[in-house]
Amino acid sequence: MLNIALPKGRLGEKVYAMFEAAGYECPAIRENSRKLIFENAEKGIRYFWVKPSDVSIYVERGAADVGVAGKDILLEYHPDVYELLDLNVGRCKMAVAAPRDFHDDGERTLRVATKFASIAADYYAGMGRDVDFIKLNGSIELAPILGLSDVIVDIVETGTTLRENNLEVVADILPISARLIANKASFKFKNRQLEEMLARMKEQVK
Ligand SMILES: Nc1ncnc2c1ncn2[C@@H]1O[C@H](COP(=O)(O)OP(=O)(O)OP(=O)(O)O)[C@@H](O)[C@H]1O
Ligand SMILES: O=P(O)(O)OC[C@H]1O[C@H](OP(=O)(O)OP(=O)(O)O)[C@H](O)[C@@H]1O
Repeated sequence: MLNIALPKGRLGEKVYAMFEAAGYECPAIRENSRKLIFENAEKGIRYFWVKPSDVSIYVERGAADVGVAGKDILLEYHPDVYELLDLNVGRCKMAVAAPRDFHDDGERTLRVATKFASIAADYYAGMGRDVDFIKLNGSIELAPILGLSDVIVDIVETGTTLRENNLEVVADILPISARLIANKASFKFKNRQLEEMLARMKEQVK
């Protein structure tokens, strides 16, 4: 049995559609329900829905053999997993954004609000700048509007959230997309199944 951790939310449906097209279907998953686990015994697969930022924890600890996580999560938490494939969905970028009228004198301590404290720290590390990181869990765009921070480090996809809150990108940090990841022991002991899954998933990447 292969255990697959799928990210709930905006990535979930796209990612499941790729597994389905690759021959790993489990029709019950498309029924509207609150169930979290779905099995196709004939295909030898079991899916479960996990909070996106938890997928890599399930995979690292072997509760899932494979899963799908955004590159943002992999860079932020550095889970000890194999990154097998860029699925080229969930594309967005990590960027620094600020109010349209923000002027940085380059000298004061810069207050940076973010959900991604480690990515933000890596980005500012080489700049010889005093930075005060403020870790938030959502609605990051509020921080500079309310004077909690000067800038934010956050995900930008369409740019709508920034635009509608009078913010703009001041620097791009990294492109982001969803990655197929695998548990290291599973990759060794279920190698044949995982290599086959990898080959079939590669065919689904557009
Ligand atoms: N507009 C976007 N906002 C956030 N993430 C996006 C966006 N577009 C693509 N992604 C990707 O989708 C992944 C999952 O994002 P989603 O917003 O569904 O989860 P989340 O609510 O941030 O996660 P969690 O609840 O675990 O903190 C992100 O890690 C990122 O790689
Ligand atoms: O460029 P856009 O297409 O507007 O997308 C970017 C927005 O989407 C995400 O927030 P999310 O909806 O996950 O809510 P959150 O505030 O809880 O993080 C992200 O943190 C941005 O706020």
